[in-house]
Amino acid sequence: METAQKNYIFDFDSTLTSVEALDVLAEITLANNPKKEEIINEIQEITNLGVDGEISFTESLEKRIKLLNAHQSNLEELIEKLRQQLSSSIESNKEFFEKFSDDIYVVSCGFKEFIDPIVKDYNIPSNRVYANTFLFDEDGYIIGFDEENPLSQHNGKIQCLKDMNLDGEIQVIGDGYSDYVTRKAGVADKFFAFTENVEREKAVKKADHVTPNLDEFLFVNDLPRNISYPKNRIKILLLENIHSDAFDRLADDGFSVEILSHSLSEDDLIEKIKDIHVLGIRSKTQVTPKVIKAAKKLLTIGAFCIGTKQIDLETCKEHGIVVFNAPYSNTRSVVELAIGEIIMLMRSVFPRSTEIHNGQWQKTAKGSREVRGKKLGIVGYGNIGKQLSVLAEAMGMNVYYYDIEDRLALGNAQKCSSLEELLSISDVVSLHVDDNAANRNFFGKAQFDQMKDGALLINLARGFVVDIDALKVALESKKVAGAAIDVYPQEPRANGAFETPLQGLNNVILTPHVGGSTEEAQRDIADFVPNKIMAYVNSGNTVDAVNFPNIRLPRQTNAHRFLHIHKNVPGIMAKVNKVLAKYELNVTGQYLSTDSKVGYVIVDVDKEYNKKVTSALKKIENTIKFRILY
Ligand SMILES: NC(=O)c1ccc[n+]([C@@H]2O[C@H](COP(=O)([O-])OP(=O)(O)OC[C@H]3O[C@@H](n4cnc5c(N)ncnc54)[C@H](O)[C@@H]3O)[C@@H](O)[C@H]2O)c1
Ligand SMILES: O=C(O)[C@H](O)COP(=O)(O)O
Repeated sequence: METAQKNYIFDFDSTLTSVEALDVLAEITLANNPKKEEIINEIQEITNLGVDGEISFTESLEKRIKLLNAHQSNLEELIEKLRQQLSSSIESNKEFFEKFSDDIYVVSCGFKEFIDPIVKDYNIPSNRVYANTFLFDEDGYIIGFDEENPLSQHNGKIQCLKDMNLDGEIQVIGDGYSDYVTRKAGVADKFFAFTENVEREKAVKKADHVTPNLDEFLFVNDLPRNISYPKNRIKILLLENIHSDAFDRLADDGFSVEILSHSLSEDDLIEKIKDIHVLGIRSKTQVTPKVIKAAKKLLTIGAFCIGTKQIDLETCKEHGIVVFNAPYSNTRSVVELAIGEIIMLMRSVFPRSTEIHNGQWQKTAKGSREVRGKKLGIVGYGNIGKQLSVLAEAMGMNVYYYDIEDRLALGNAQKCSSLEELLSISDVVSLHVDDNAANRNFFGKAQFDQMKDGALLINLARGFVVDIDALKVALESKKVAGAAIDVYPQEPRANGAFETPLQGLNNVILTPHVGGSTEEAQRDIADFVPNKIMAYVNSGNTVDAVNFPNIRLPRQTNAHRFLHIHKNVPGIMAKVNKVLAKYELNVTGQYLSTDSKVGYVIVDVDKEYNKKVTSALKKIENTIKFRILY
């Protein structure tokens, strides 16, 4: 008959701790040895061979102890160091070790001398620690180990578990093949390959379940745990060549991250997004209502750029999907490109360069002008427009700007009361309006006609803002003497062939939407946006969300946090509170923020609560999304 009793057998090295204890001991004993690195590498190699079962474990142990040349007095320092290097998901789940102390054992091929004091802090007494013991010489040097102990032998864990003769199911959690063999030999019922610190292919291949941390193990066994849903189950998809720092940051926090260099079509995204919890994109990927409808698990979208109009923000909001962007990370990059292009266009540098590429020497001052004293007209005096204003003025340009909103003039910049006014006086017009749909074809024939003869145009904003055919006509007629275009009405999803009517025109700089593509900007974005994503997924914070009520929440310990997103209809909060009262929850904090469409309420409750409350909260009419944290 099946019994409910379960025994949890933990490996020590690289499982309870993030390191191999004998490697740490080597760091201590070899601190002043000139051959330290060499010996440590040798020890690590021998450890791996032993753990993977490539050499007999006894042999691996003997060799390592000899190389270590350790003394009893080194053990105290070792224990202190190991205490600092416990696996983080072990440290964060002390509650499990407290509540299930009677069912937890440590079976390790390490040594009781350092394992006992460490695991004692986790409620595991010495009599439930099965491990080797050192042999010391009379001067206190470690010279060997108790060879009678089965754990000093090849596949010793099998014999050890047999000798333990435990009742009930036996689950082994460890990183090595030497843990798996207990399952193979039939003395353990399940083997969980623990990969938080090291992923050993042989163990992973054979595992009943791969557990990237203890949270996952506790989740599949429905045991008490620090977080309700293991992070490794949260899938993040990063598209469009987002900087690899973003991948590292999110993966280091425990999420499962996939990164693709290109954008996806609507159909491909619909297929892919079904299992995705977090989507990261740049300016190309269109997140349409159809995509959002298919995104049943999607919690948040990170736009790793400034623009967010490629995302249907309202539909996201209606589905409880929070959107973040990086509003300033690439501002400076765009401005520097604009400055460079203003100078290049004024000096006709590109035609001169092309001539030489074509084998022609055409030295001339004709059509080559300084920027000093020229009038720069900035259309859209937002973050980029203002920054450009400051730098252009520093180069001696006279700056004019036009914005549909009231904007404070920086330096000596002068406000124009209409676009016509700005166009009629500017030697260079630089467009920095936002990606609002109302700005579609904002700049066409009428605007080119209003420009000064021979003026220059720069568009680093959005492709749909300028009527490209009208620009072509203006350039061909020399009404406009040159242009720098970085953005196009239609841009390809991936690098490759590209065509625009502007190709081949004189004094026209064409760049492939690289205004924000500097290493500095991309690195900064890869820091900024993941922080926002993690703050939302891990704690519920929506500070700086572009489509959602903003809430900054205090960090919560020893409590559960409910996140309830609902339609903002009369009486809904009363219903939420009625449910909380019905299940007699001890509410330790409640935070609410709303806009005209949605309400976002966060409720912190005591660790102990009636689990039925969660389904009752989900069932409240007009609930959009419900999530539990911790
Ligand atoms: N080429 C690139 O790689 C790149 C990089 C970053 C940003 N951008 C684009 O640059 C543009 C500006 O970015 P930002 O961060 O300065 O945005 P922002 O929102 O800070 O500023 C935009 C300004 O334009 C004004 N505006 C909007 N419509 C206008 C109109 N019709 N006439 C006059 N003013 C108008 C707004 O009031 C606002 O002040 C955006 O379109 C953004 O998508 C492009
Ligand atoms: O919106 C932006 O920040 C720019 O258009 C840059 O977009 P990108 O990240 O796709 O280059």
